[in-house]
Amino acid sequence: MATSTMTSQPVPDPLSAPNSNNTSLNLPHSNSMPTSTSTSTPPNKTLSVLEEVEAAQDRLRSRLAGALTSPPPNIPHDALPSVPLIDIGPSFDGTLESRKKVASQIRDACLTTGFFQISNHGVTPGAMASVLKQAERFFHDLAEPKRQALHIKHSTLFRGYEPHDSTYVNPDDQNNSNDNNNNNSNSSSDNSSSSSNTYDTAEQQQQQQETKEGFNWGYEEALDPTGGDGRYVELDGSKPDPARGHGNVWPAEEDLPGFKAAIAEYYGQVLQLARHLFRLFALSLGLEERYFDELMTHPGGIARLLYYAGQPVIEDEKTDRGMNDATTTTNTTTVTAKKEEQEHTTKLGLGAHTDYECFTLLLSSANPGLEILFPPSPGTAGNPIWRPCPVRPGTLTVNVADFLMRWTNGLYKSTIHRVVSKPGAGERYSVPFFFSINYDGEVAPLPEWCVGESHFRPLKAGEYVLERLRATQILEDQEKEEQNRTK
Ligand SMILES: O=C(O)CCC(=O)C(=O)O
Ligand SMILES: [Fe+2]
Repeated sequence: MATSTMTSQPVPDPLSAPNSNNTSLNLPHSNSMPTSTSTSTPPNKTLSVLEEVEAAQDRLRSRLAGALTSPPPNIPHDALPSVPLIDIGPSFDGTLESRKKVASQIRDACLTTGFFQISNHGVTPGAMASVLKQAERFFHDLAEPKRQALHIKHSTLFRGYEPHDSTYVNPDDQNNSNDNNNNNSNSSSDNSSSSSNTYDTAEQQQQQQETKEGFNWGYEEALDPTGGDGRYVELDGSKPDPARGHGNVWPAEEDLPGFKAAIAEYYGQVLQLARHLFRLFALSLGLEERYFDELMTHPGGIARLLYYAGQPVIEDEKTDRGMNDATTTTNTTTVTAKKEEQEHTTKLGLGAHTDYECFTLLLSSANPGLEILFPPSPGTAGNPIWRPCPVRPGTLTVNVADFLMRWTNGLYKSTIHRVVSKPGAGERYSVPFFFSINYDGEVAPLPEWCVGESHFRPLKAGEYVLERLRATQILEDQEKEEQNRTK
């Protein structure tokens, strides 16, 4: 789930230690498996979860520094980083060899982009179409008071309806984009999104709110096609208890007939896919295929429906885009003014963040908006760069999240991403599913030959995710206070 930025003193970041960046690991290439590794860096296992959370926020901030929002001039498109497409169909054919081949492609993606898309994944087109339809119904057809009755504030576990005014854009992303656009004001007409607003007044500050609206739910044995093992616990290790604000909340059946059934169908399929993928992840790390199995018998799996409102078209935009391409006949002043207007009208749907759990499986509607912050590469003159995530109908997008990055000692990359809505963008719906191992699973370090000597102390998955979610809430409260002060 999305993070915001905490204001805190930097704390030592275990993931910035030399071997976490994959440089000293002598990593294998496709079709080969990990070799042994050693590190001269003493492991830093002393950080509390809270300190780790702060380190993660600092890391986010420093990774945003200097990010480009459009490619440097004269860079061919194929020199820019992109999201690989992996056909995982062969991983279902019953042979270990086929699964290993797919696993090795997953490994390559996790070591580099941290993002990949999968085709032939087995989630049915009907279930995907239907869950996206439910998103549309929830945000458009369910009466506002009925949505408000499901407000996330009534839940101790972040379940229910999240209106657009309940979360805020990461301010580092804003500032960063601003600097960057100045640096690149003459660059190519590929007008990658920009969130280049700075807000000096309370009124402008209002615009920092993310445009997204959400509806969140989590794992229930009734949603698990295996029926679970009867030992599911919540993030804090307790048993689900509606009296304590635990558990899922749903619209009444008569208000949205079929809503819960469609969600359950999609959730069940995607949960089973996540278990399958996690076995492939085990293989990708050179571990025995069933290595993680006992940690996913009652897994944490928060999911949500997201809605990003469309943005109005700016008049004459089409004409100006044409002019932009035909540079010889361009009235530069008009085009620049229009470009700025577009940039200022681009809304951040969801600010720059990394996800918290092991990995995320994302389904989205056809309208683009997701952007990925690719790490520096030769094609980007050594700067990180925001690039749109391709829209490939029928695929699901997978990204490594922070818990898995931590577990793999920084080997697998949890990549920053955000959602933007440009002028003329239609509505976007998406359904992220955040896959975590059992929240009460004690996570011992992975073998040293696999990821090096761990920089992290063992902890429970729920403990980590809960602290990350709470940090977002703390920040939101702080920002609300700040807004009230400036009003
Ligand atoms: O809506 C999207 O495309 C991305 C959502 C996302 O990144 C998140 O919910 O963490
Ligand atoms: Fe995300």
